[in-house]
Amino acid sequence: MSSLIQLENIVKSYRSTTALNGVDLSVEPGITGLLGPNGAGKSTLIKIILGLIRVTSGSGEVLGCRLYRDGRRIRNKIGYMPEDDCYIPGMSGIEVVQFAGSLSGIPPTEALRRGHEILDFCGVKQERYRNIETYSTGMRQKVKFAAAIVHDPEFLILDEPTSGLDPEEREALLNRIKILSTQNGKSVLLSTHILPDVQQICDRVIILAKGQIKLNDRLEVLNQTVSPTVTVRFEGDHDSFVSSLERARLRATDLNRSNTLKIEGDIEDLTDQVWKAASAANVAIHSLVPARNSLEEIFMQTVQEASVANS
Ligand SMILES: Nc1ncnc2c1ncn2[C@@H]1O[C@H](COP(=O)(O)OP(=O)(O)OP(=O)(O)O)[C@@H](O)[C@H]1O
Repeated sequence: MSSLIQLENIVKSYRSTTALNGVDLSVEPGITGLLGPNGAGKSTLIKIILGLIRVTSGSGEVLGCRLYRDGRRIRNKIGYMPEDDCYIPGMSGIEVVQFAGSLSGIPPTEALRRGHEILDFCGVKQERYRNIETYSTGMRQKVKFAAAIVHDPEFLILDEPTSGLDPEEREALLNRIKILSTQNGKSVLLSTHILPDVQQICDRVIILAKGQIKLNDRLEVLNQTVSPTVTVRFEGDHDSFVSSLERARLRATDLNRSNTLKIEGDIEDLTDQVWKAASAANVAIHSLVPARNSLEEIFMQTVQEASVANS
């Protein structure tokens, strides 16, 4: 499968801050989630892909164009929905979307026609004629989304598109993204720190933390359930407990916390067996929590590592 975006050893420094530190990245067709805690470098990466800022070092191609040098061509091929609001005060919703179309070179009448079509798709009704400053957050997000797709780009970059939306609006927006991908063949880079958004619609996931790619894989691979696993915090003799677990054919791994074990076993009644092993070893269990799936685990770990590094 040919990559839509290919970046090699990208470094981006802002004076004393290194925002991206040796990023090698390929983005394949489909919907890709870009996950990362605050300050991970997601916005910097997006600006580099769009050709809005220069890299300190490294090279790459975006949709067959050279990074930065072909910035204008790249931006014509990409629909970008920024995280922050960006509209001209005094305009109505339809004017905002028409204006976005005109900026991409679509003649005004055609931009107006497409604007109406896209706002229908986005569920904006008569409110489209109202001044955008009177809109709710959800309505502004819809118009921002419409403005990003009005020129029918082949690739969409959506920065925190569901932020501030209520559950119903969030569901509707995620559905629209999915439709654009499955029925209209668009590829999407969805930047977010909301894990369930990625789990709901993405084909692939990239995790960025502290300016480095920690993971780039297909979601179905990451979601494959491994053996049933629980995390157990206990009080009592560690070695007796581990021996007792081994006698019950359960695998125990020490986590980097005192008296906490990750316990795996290919059996359905894992929890019962752990309680029995604890009782046999005269150990008291403080907590027994089913393990998260691997994506959640990896994401939590990267967030924790990043927050430890920043504290
Ligand atoms: N123009 C700038 N000048 C100086 N430092 C910057 C600039 N832009 C970003 N940074 C720093 O670079 C690092 C990465 O920032 P970036 O905005 O790319 O992260 P992010 O993952 O998008 O975070 P968030 O989710 O909070 O927006 C941060 O430490 C940030 O403070």
